[in-house]
Amino acid sequence: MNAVQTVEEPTLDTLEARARRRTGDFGEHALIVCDSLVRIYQSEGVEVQALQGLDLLVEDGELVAIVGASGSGKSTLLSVLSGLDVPTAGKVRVGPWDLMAMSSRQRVEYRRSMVGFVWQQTARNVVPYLSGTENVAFPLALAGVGRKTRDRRAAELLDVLGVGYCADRRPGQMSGGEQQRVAIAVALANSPQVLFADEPTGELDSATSHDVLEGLRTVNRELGTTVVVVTHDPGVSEHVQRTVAIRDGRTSSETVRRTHTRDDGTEHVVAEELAVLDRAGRVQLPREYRDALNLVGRVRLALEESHVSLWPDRPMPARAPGRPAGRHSATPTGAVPVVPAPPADEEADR
Ligand SMILES: Nc1ncnc2c1ncn2[C@@H]1O[C@H](COP(=O)(O)OP(=O)(O)OP(=O)(O)O)[C@@H](O)[C@H]1O
Repeated sequence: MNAVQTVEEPTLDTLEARARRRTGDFGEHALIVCDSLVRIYQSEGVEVQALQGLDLLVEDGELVAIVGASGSGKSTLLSVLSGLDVPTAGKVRVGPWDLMAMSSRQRVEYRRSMVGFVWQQTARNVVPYLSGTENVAFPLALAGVGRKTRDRRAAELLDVLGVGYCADRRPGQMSGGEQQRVAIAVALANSPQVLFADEPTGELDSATSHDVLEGLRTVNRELGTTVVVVTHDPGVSEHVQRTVAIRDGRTSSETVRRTHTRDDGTEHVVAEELAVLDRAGRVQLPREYRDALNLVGRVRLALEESHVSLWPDRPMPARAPGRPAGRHSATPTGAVPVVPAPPADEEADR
């Protein structure tokens, strides 16, 4: 005898609960997605972990700066995003392009149509024996664009970057800053959706750097190009909406600039640095915090009403101020609290 199976229709409540549970892919709406990126270099038998599970999302139309100490992994990240290097593990997508799964032909197409580059060394960006106009027109000619259109687009781009007067000059007749602004125009010739700039102000003084960073801001604002700029330049955060700091191959903090309107209607910009919680729940503590409290190895965590506290793992006197509080005190593994909660009156004093 066949067993009769009854298939129940899901109720509206079940369907709603199921829809709420569906979370989607990490960064599915972002233009650039780096998901747990790892890049390990092997050099003379020694392993260097340049990227150690880096997460980064960039939205379409954003202007983002990547900063970090020398050796933190900035250039490695940019090499991966620009399609020059392939990560060891993780996921990386730019627009519709899955950078882990591209053939070499697709890689060439990606670099030609989706992204533009500006490098630190001006000689890598512009051809010394071509004029400003000819430099910008060159990638257009390679793409088969007609003469008239090439010249018009070159003139427009040089104007947008404030270097229209360099149209007939060769790079040797331009300043370093002018060369870099022409380089931005060259990188934008084929209308890429994303512009990557690696230390574009590295060889410039601060006044000229300002002009180049303003050039990036202008193309972001006026042409809608998404811009990711890697830099050591401490002044960069004035020019961008978001500054992402990388430490030891991971994103560690972000500085976000927001415009606030005062009661009298005037506007002011507030920049706030926030730590980044990665997808595994990890936060990097700044070195100065670790040094100040001699935080090494194990630490105690406590979940408070509105925040999480962190203490060194040292025996604490019974009435020491600032010890882990509250009923939620726990080790990072969620084990039983080591230190009992202080009395309520002591808690109120803190
Ligand atoms: N081709 C390579 N072979 C071996 N190790 C490498 C290679 N490229 C980079 N590294 C190492 O990877 C780490 C990250 O380097 P990366 O160049 O990405 O850092 P960075 O933040 O761009 O530094 P800088 O600001 O000095 O350019 C460093 O320890 C570096 O020595």
